[in-house]
Amino acid sequence: MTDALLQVNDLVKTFGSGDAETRVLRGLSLRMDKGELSALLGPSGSGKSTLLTILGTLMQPTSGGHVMLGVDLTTANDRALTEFRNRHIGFVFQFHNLLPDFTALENVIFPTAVREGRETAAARARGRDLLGRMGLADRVDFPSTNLSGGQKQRVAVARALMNSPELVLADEPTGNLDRASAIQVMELIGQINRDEGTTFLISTHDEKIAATCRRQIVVGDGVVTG
Ligand SMILES: Nc1ncnc2c1ncn2[C@@H]1O[C@H](COP(=O)(O)OP(=O)(O)OP(=O)(O)O)[C@@H](O)[C@H]1O
Repeated sequence: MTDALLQVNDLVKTFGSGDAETRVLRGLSLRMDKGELSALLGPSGSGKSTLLTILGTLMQPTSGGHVMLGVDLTTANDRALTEFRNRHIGFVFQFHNLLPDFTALENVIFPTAVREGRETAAARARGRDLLGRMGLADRVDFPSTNLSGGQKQRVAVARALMNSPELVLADEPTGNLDRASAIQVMELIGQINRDEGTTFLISTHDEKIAATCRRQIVVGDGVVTG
């Protein structure tokens, strides 16, 4: 039997109150095992981003909760959550959020350098290695503004992997890319998943992109429907 990476139990998330209340997650439960490569599908507004934000410990649910790597993240305090997030979770968003005046390598190592208070040779080596694995060995010292959309998104994936997180949460990482770049990003994610055993949960509207993942998790009416 494979090990559980995370277990989500009866997650409820409500925004607003009274007439303006929106009940987005309505008792969602989900288990993910270590090493999964999963797509998260569902209609617009079904709560995919909300779920990713809660799993990333960036927002608390209204009720229910989740346990990751044996840690109950519902009851943890802010400081413990920040530490947990930094160590175990990586994020990729639809818009890469790269710093335009920084090179590809500087963008990849910047969050780690800020956290550690310095830029170490080990961090630079890890950053270079990851950019190489993203097919960007010849773009390491390019300012990020000079990179194509697909290249920028591959830098963002490398940045998310910098601390060797067990889980990477990606919110429509290919939503802004042409088909060829989207497929390339997914192939590289697949390679990292195989080589490092990193677990990925990737939201997408694109069935073809979802089909490149081993598992498809479908959200509808605030619960997992498939
Ligand atoms: N901070 C918030 N305050 C109020 N409502 C919110 C908030 N965040 C999300 N919502 C609402 O929750 C619902 C789910 O939003 P969410 O972004 O999670 O959906 P999604 O499945 O990711 O959608 P899409 O595929 O369009 O990105 C939407 O109706 C949205 O308007």
